[in-house]
Amino acid sequence: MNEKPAETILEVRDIHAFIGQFHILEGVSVSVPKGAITVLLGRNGAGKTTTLRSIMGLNNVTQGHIAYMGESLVGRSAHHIAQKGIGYVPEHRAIFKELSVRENLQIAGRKRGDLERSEDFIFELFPDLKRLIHLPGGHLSGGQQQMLAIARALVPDNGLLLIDEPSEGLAPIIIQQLISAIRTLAANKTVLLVEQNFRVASLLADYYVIIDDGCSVASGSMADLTTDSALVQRYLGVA
Ligand SMILES: Nc1ncnc2c1ncn2[C@@H]1O[C@H](COP(=O)(O)OP(=O)(O)OP(=O)(O)O)[C@@H](O)[C@H]1O
Repeated sequence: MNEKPAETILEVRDIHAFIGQFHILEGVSVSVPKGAITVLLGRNGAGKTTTLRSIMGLNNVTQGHIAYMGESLVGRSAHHIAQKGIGYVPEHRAIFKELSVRENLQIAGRKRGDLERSEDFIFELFPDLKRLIHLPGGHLSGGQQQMLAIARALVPDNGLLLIDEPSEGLAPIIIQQLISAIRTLAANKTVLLVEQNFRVASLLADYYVIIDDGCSVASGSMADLTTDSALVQRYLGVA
């Protein structure tokens, strides 16, 4: 029996991007299948964060093509791209430390009533946030702040979440909770993430793309990558 291939929700084709005078991305292609988790892998400084920022319109793309549900995003503002239903969780979480958990969630809404529509799902996913709803964001632990950062991207009705390094700096038990929350939310959303920790990536992702020195060099199913130790060793330097 032939299985129908998943629809591609985001197509990044051969993009180039500069930061100042530096040519950082020199040909990155990423196909993101709808309803799955895709991870960008690669060494420090390879260009993973720059790829997410370029998709989000936060970096200028000078060449190549990005399409979300068939619509071109190149040259569009970050605001326009967010309106299309793409949520971005940046590496350093960027939560408002003086605002309460509820206020952090409220200002993430795009339309009136967004939080009311999404809060049951969010609090089921992250019960801690419900308990801490009145606490300032700055009083949360690192893991709770990461949960709040992801929760904010779930307030509007986003179809695609871009999540940069969700496990960075967190204790193993918290990482376990995050993995399970991201897998649960991926039942309704498509996820593209950057993850340095190969073990976490292999537990989370369905598909991978390796970026090396500003170029995408390999891609496929995560299950295949975990058995290809030569490829893993060559580009990621882990056994
Ligand atoms: N503001 C900047 N000015 C100059 N170079 C930058 C700037 N931001 C990033 N770079 C360079 O761009 C390259 C790609 O960085 P990027 O953050 O995309 O890498 P990464 O793969 O996400 O790695 P990491 O895990 O270390 O964040 C690196 O060489 C980095 O030094």
